[in-house]
Amino acid sequence: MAYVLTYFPVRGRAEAIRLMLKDQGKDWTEVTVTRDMWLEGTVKNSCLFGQLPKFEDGDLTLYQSNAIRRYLARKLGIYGKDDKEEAFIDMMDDAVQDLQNKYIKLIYQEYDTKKEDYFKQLPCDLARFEKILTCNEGGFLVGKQISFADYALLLQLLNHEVLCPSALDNFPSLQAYRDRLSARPNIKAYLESHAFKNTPINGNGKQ
Ligand SMILES: N[C@@H](CCC(=O)N[C@@H](CS(=O)(=O)O)C(=O)NCC(=O)O)C(=O)O
Repeated sequence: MAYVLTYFPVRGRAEAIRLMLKDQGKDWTEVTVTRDMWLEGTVKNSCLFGQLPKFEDGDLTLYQSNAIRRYLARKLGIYGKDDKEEAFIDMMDDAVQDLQNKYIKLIYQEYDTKKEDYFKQLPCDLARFEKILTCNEGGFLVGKQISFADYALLLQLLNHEVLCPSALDNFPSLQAYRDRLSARPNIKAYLESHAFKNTPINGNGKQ
């Protein structure tokens, strides 16, 4: 196993990959691309879609963070126990990506103009995950085992609590979910690590 993750020195779209690997006890080599390296153009031009993250597993090279996460989920056995759970996990992950994309738009395009509007809408979005987690006694988004979608949701919860510290105040199931996943030994160690604590959430310094 020679995993290599190439990305910028931020959480961004790569953090759900890092968290999954850490929780699953897998190591990887992190190749960090600085802003100057990126603007020089050689690395960007070498990327299939001109963007990062890039993930390598031996002679396999993947781009697209969601494809990378699904590839690893299949390899690590965290993609549900059958076709039905797999489909539900895909559905949940797509919903988490919807939330992440709204967050990214706010951070990079609307931080100074639409933050209040975002805060008004956020409880509506979080309430949907609150209901899902309240109804699923397994303790995860789907079934009784963690899946790649759970790492993505946990990160969204953590990132949104930085943006809006009271974000989860009215959502006990989300708070319990956040605490339960964050207490998993490998995740706990990672969240307390220098690497996690000192990596900016986003590339523009806003959070
Ligand atoms: N759909 C892609 C989007 C990747 C993407 O937008 N990457 C950004 C960085 S980030 O949004 O993930 O932080 C990038 O490479 N930006 C540099 C560029 O587009 O030149 C994915 O999920 O991997």
